[in-house]
Amino acid sequence: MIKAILTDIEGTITRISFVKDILFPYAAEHLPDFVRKNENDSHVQAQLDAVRQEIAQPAASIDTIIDNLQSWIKEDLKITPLKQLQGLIWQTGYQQGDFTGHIYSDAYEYLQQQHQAGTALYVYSSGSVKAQQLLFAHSDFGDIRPLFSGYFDTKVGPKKSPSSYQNIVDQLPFESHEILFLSDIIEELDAAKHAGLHTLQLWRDQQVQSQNHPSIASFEQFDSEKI
Ligand SMILES: CSCCC(=O)C(=O)COP(=O)(O)O
Ligand SMILES: [Mg+2]
Repeated sequence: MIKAILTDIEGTITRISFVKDILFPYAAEHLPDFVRKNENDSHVQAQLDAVRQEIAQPAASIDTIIDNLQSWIKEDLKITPLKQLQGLIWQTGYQQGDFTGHIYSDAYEYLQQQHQAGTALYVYSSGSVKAQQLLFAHSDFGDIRPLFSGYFDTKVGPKKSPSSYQNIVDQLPFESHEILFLSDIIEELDAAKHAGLHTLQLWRDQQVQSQNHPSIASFEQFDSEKI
């Protein structure tokens, strides 16, 4: 019996184009100024040092760091210090009302129903926990954070590695076979299944439909019997 749901964000409950066409360009535009203005802030400093470590250049200048971060944004690389910095930059955009967090209406209804039915809801996204909470706090449906019991990002490991899902299960009061993982990406579903979780693919937009996991095009098609 499913007692908890662990959901991806982009492509699953949020439109891919909101992330690619709004969030990523906003971060790319504001990143140089943000990094230069905040390089002495301890949290930002820790991310800049993590970039230096990632590129194996312990003395890399701010300009070199910015160049690397910008090319990681272009390539959509899920590198933890980039994702942490993006979350900090998006905060201003949400607070100024430049955009609201997109949530598919069928996803909102599904999450609400599951929450009301007593299923514990958790999030696992490559976006930082801060970015996840900002999107939910400023969502198209208002502040939906009360629906969720916990948040995980790439600090537990990459989303295509089974060990990341094991790390999450170790932190939850549920067994892996009691958890349903939702994602649009087949490799993420494979990794979660390998760790013993149930899986369900959302194949909206341009995603490839899985042959090895149950799949639905919208939560309106959700059928617990088919999990
Ligand atoms: C949490 S909002 C920003 C989404 C993001 O930065 C990202 O990389 C999306 O990754 P996901 O694991 O949600 O597909
Ligand atoms: Mg996704």
